[in-house]
Amino acid sequence: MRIDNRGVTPVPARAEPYRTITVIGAGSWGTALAAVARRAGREVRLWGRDPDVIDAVARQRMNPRHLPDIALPEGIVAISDLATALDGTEAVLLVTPSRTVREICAQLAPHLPQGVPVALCAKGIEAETGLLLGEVAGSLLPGHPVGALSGPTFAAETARGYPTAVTVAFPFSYADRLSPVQSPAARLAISLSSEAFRPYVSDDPVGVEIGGAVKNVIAIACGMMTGAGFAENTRAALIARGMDEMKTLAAALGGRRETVTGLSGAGDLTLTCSSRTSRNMSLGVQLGQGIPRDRCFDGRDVVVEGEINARSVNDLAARVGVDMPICEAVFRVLTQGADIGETFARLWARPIEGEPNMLDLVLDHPADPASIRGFGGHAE
Ligand SMILES: NC(=O)C1=CN([C@@H]2O[C@H](COP(=O)(O)OP(=O)(O)OC[C@H]3O[C@@H](n4cnc5c(N)ncnc54)[C@H](OP(=O)(O)O)[C@@H]3O)[C@@H](O)[C@H]2O)C=CC1
Ligand SMILES: O=C(CO)COP(=O)(O)O
Repeated sequence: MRIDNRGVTPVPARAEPYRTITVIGAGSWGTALAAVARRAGREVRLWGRDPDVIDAVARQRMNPRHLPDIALPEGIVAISDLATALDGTEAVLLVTPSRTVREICAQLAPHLPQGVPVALCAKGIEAETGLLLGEVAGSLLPGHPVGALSGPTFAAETARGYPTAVTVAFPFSYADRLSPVQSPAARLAISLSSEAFRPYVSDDPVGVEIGGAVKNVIAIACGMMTGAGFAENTRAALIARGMDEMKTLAAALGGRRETVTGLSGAGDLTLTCSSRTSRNMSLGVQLGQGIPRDRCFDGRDVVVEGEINARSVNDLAARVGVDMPICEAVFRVLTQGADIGETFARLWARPIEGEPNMLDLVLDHPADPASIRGFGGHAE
C-alpha cells in the first residue's frame, strides 16, 4: 500500500475543467498563462489594452512587446474589447500589476457572467489601502469566488513550456469542503494542468498572497546585498529569515504558516532571490552597485512589485504588530534614502534571537554595526 506524506492513501478524483478561460492582461505573465491554458486544452481569450500587442498575438502568435521570440500555441483568441472577452466565459485569470487591480475589477464587474471565479495572478498589496488584492477584488466583485494563482514562475520559462508548478488557492465554502473536487480551486487547477504545468490546490489565498507579495521585497534585499558585494552565505540567511517574516505576517492575517512553506512562498522566494531574471532581484543588484534609481533597467519602465510593496508590507506589518526587519530595511533604503551598507549592518547587529520555538529569548548583540565584515565596504 502506498502512503503519502499525510499518512493516507490518496484516491485520484475527477474535477470538471472550465471550458473557457479569459486572461485579463496581455503582459508577459498574462500571455504565458494564456499559453498554459491553451496547452491544457481550454478555449482561451486573452484581453489586453494595447491594440498592437493584441494584433500581434492574433496574427503572428507572438507578443513582441512582452515575450519576444516565443511562439504561442495556436488558438488563443486575442481580444481588445472587454465585454467580448468575458461573454460566456467560465473562469478569469486577472494578470495586470497589483496597482491596477481595483480599476480593472471595476471594469470587469458589469461584464462578468454570474458566479464566475476570478484568480488574481499579480503579486502585491494595494499601496493606498494596505488591502490584500483578494480583499480589493472581493469587495468589487460580490458573488464571485476570488482566489489567487501564484508560485515560482518566470513568465518566459513557462511560456516556452519548461515544467512549472504553482498553487491555486480559493477560500473553500461549506459545499467545497463537502466536495473539494467541485471547488473553484480544484476546477481551475485541473483546467490549467498539462505535462509542463502542475498546479497544487489550496484553500488559503491569504497565505498564498502574502508569499507572493513579500518575496518580492526580500528579493530586493538579496539583490542589494549581492550588488554591494556580499556573498552567498548572506543571501541564504536573508532567504531563511525572509521566510520567517512571510510566515509570521501570513499567520497574523489569518493565513497558514504551512502555506508559506509551499510553492507560492518558499518556492517563489527561492526562485526570485536566486536569479537576476527577477526584476525585483535585479533592481536590488543595481541599487547595491550604486546605480541611481532612474538609471536602473537603462531607464526603462519595468514592473517591480516589491518596490511599490515595500511600503505596503511595512505598513501592514506595523498594523498587525509583526516585526519584519528585512522588509523594513528595504523600505528605509527605497523610500528614505538610507545607506544600503549601514542599513544592512544594523540588521546584522540586531539583538540575538531564538529560532521560532524560542521566540522569547533575546540577547544583546556585542557587535558594533560599523565593524561588521562585508558591510559598508569592509569586505576583503
Ligand atoms: N513576469 C513574470 O514572470 C511574472 C509576473 N507575475 C506578476 O504578474 C503581474 C503582471 O506582471 P507582468 O505580466 O510581468 O508585467 P508586464 O509589464 O509584462 O505586463 C503588464 C501588463 O499589464 C498591462 N497593464 C498595465 N496597466 C494596466 C491598466 N491600467 N489597465 C490594463 N492593463 C494594464 C500592461 O499593458 P501595456 O502593455 O499596454 O502596458 C501589460 O500588458 C505582476 O503583479 C507580477 O508580479 C507573476 C508571476 C510571474
Ligand atoms: O514573480 C516572479 C517569479 O515567480 C517574477 O519575479 P519578478 O517580478 O521579480 O521578475
